[in-house]
Amino acid sequence: MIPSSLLKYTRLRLIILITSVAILLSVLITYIITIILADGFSLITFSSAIIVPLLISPVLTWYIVGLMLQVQKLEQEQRYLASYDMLTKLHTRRTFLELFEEKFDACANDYSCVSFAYIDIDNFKAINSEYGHSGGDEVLKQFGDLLRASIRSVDISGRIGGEEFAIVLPHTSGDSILTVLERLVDNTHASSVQFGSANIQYTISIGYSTYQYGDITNSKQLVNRADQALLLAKNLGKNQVQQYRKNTNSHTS
Ligand SMILES: Nc1nc2c(ncn2[C@@H]2O[C@H](COP(=O)(O)OP(=O)(O)OP(=O)(O)O)[C@@H](O)[C@H]2O)c(=O)[nH]1
Repeated sequence: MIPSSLLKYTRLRLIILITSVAILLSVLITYIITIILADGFSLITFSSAIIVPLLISPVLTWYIVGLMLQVQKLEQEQRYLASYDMLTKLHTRRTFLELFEEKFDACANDYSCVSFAYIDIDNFKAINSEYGHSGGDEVLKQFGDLLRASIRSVDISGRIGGEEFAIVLPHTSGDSILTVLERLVDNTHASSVQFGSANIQYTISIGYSTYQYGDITNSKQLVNRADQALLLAKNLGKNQVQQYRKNTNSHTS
């Protein structure tokens, strides 16, 4: 197999390189054979040692490199499919959580803060019932676009489950995180999704928690706190942001 780093070269370069090597080897092997057989190294033998690889090698190299490029493309597509949700183009749950772990560790190591927010589309079952599954899918897709447009390049976003999303905002806490999340809630409320002749209006609820150095010992605690805050936002009437607070009963109704 040709190493994948070699595929960086153009096909033409590879063909020239491999054909030259094939000709050299062919001449060398033919020469050794003629010595062993005590046969003369005639002009015809020498010519055929050059012509045969010259005819075969370019075609074979072209074909093999083509196959390898196809395999490489398929591998890239598979990696993309495993990392990104096809509907929303956001990270899948698994990739998102892996990236979150990395960010959390980095922030813990440099004594900075990181916020984790759970986002859930409100009354999504009712949206599906009224507009059908494809109407619901259109809402998910357009919310994915809105979410991506609302965060910075250093933030991470993902689709965690059906109508559940999450974002990680490094070095963000206090008023700044609240401003970002409240703006997202307001923009979602103000937006609508065009689906056929219908204009679908929907809202979201957000629960978040911020890690400050020494506050908690692992990333799962931060996720659990955001989850509790989301439950609180749902129980307090949806279409709002709630921050995790100690001793806050998430079952308030
Ligand atoms: N269209 C569509 N629906 C989905 C998808 N994944 C999950 N769902 C639906 O999303 C709905 C989620 O409903 P619930 O978890 O009960 O939540 P809800 O109706 O949003 O209620 P609240 O969370 O309390 O506001 C279920 O009916 C699922 O079938 C998807 O990919 N596309």
